[in-house]
Amino acid sequence: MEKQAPLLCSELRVDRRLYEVTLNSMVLVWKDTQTNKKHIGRSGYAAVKAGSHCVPVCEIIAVQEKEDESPSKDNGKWQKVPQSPADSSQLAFTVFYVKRTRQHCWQCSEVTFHCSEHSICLLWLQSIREQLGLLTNRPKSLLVYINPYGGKQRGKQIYDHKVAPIFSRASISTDVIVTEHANHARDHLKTEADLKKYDGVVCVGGDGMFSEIMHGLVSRSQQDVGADENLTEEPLVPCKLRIGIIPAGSTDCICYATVGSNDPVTSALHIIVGDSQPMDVCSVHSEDRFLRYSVSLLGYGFYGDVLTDSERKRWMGPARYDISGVKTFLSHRYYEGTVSFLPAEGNLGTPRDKAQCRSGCNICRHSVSDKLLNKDEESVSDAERPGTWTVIRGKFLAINAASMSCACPRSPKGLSPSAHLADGTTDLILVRKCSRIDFLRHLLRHTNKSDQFDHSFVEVYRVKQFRFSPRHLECESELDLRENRGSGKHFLCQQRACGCMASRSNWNCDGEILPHTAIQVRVHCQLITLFARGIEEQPVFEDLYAHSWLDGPYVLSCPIKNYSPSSPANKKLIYLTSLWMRHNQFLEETNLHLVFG
Ligand SMILES: CCCCCCCCCCCCC/C=C/[C@@H](O)[C@H](CO)NC(=O)CCCCCCCCCCCCCCC
Ligand SMILES: Nc1ncnc2c1ncn2[C@@H]1O[C@H](COP(=O)(O)OP(=O)(O)OP(=O)(O)O)[C@@H](O)[C@H]1O
Ligand SMILES: [Ca+2]
Repeated sequence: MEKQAPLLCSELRVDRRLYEVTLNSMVLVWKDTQTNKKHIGRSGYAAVKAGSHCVPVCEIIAVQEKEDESPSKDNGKWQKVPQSPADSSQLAFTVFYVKRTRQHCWQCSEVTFHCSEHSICLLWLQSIREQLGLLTNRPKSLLVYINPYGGKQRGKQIYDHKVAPIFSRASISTDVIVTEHANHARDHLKTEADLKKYDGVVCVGGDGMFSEIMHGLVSRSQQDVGADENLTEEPLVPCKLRIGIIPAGSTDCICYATVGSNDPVTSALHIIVGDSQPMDVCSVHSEDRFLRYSVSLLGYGFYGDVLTDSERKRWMGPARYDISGVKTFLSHRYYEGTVSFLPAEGNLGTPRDKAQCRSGCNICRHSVSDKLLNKDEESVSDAERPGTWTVIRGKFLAINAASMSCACPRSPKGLSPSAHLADGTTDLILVRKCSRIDFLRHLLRHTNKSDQFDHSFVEVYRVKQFRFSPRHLECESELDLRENRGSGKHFLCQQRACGCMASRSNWNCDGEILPHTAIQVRVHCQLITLFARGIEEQPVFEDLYAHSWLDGPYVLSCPIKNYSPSSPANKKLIYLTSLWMRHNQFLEETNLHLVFG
């Protein structure tokens, strides 16, 4: 395989040291000319000594001319060198790039290169800009909605101070709308916004604000093709515009589960580099009328009650969920009803396997190809669809459907740690009536490493569709039948006249209360796309990652029989494999070989 030919190579100064700086179509590398020597470590893997830096071109945010600064002869300190009027030319340029910090957070870092001649400086600026111009997935124009009242009411401040400056550095133009009331953003997107002008829509707020944007865009996309959202069997049309989330809410679960953090700068950088993460969307219907879409949690019982109670405490901000959580836990209510579901078939894993959805996830990649192969599958009616419905009747503390992990700061691994972002399924978790102490054990496991599904009273299924019918409605219809048979008297279950103790909860649909309890839910595989890339594997061997783009070939081999995910060599292999899955043509072009077995 051919080595990447450098487009440009010069000796340039960074601070006081001389570096060999190289640019090719993939990376910008600067190596300290005095210390850098490649060596082979004891493990046999190539490594690079300190003093070498490598930034993939796709992670360069911008490049800018800079007035040269040199050490003053008088005091040795660095200061601006006054330019003569005849020579106002610049001798330095600054590259702004993504730097990974702790816990999946990204920062915008910068490095200034000093050149000996103005022409060299211009050549570098022009070459880097040319390479950036080839990255067609980057947005140039964005429509931004800010909820000034989400979370701790800091949305506007976060956008103005942390996000707007880096968007402007990356030359992204924005139209910003600060919302004036709930559903302002949804209705604007649905009916008014001139979407042709934009490459994406950004929401600054929490999950509720994201939900508004998603509803606006999905409904608009269906209107554009004349699709009727009320028809449960109607295949939905995917949205063309990507959505970016700048987290400024109370839970921020969608951002956390797709990026790995709830840091606004990290999210802004994922938008700038033009990342794409497809996502499943559930449609929720009741009696053949469309109610809402959901991407994270659909929860009846415990999470429905927490939300209902917390809505009355909005003034408390994010703490409302903890107060209502404790209150709901103590009330220990259970609900009767019937859950029916269509289990997912094929190689989609199970909710209890340990294969978590990560950047470049194989299961999600295959789901998209399956979707393309079975283009007509979504238009097949329930009756014709292969697979049989499973019916479970019982008393439940909670019925939860997690279309993604629902990881958030409260529960870093989420409600269903192995749920996938874009596999066309949702994980249906049934928590049957149990003692308070058992339920507490189950809840606690959401915050530690223990398996929250490993309880006799918890069942979990990976499904494509499900339905729920609460007992109180079943009683009503039974009574209706009896009434129609001649008693002439209409009993309502809530009045306990039928002798059943059924009570009703509400559905929590991504943080919104649904008006109906009997619902039908269907997952639409990869209906929307976010400016995100999924949670990245931790880059344990960044030096190798950095070096492998330019030098090589490298052969990594892993005896599959000794495979253990925790061994350092295998962590490296897993990381590189995930990179390969994401950028496979990159690695083909460079000289990195992965050998298994
Ligand atoms: C003992 C500690 C147990 C902690 C258990 C924590 C489990 C947390 C699981 C969080 C799952 C979030 C799923 C995301 C849902 C979002 O679409 C939605 C909109 O933002 N958020 C909520 O509905 C907001 C839902 C917020 C739910 C908070 C629940 C807090 C439960 C506290 C129970 C305490 C029992 C203490 C007994 C003494
Ligand atoms: N200007 C506004 N005034 C009042 N409500 C608004 C406004 N703009 C948006 N909203 C509504 O505020 C609700 C909550 O917003 P958001 O999701 O941003 O914060 P949150 O509820 O604190 O966070 P989370 O959803 O992550 O728990 C949303 O459902 C949204 O419809
Ligand atoms: Ca899913």
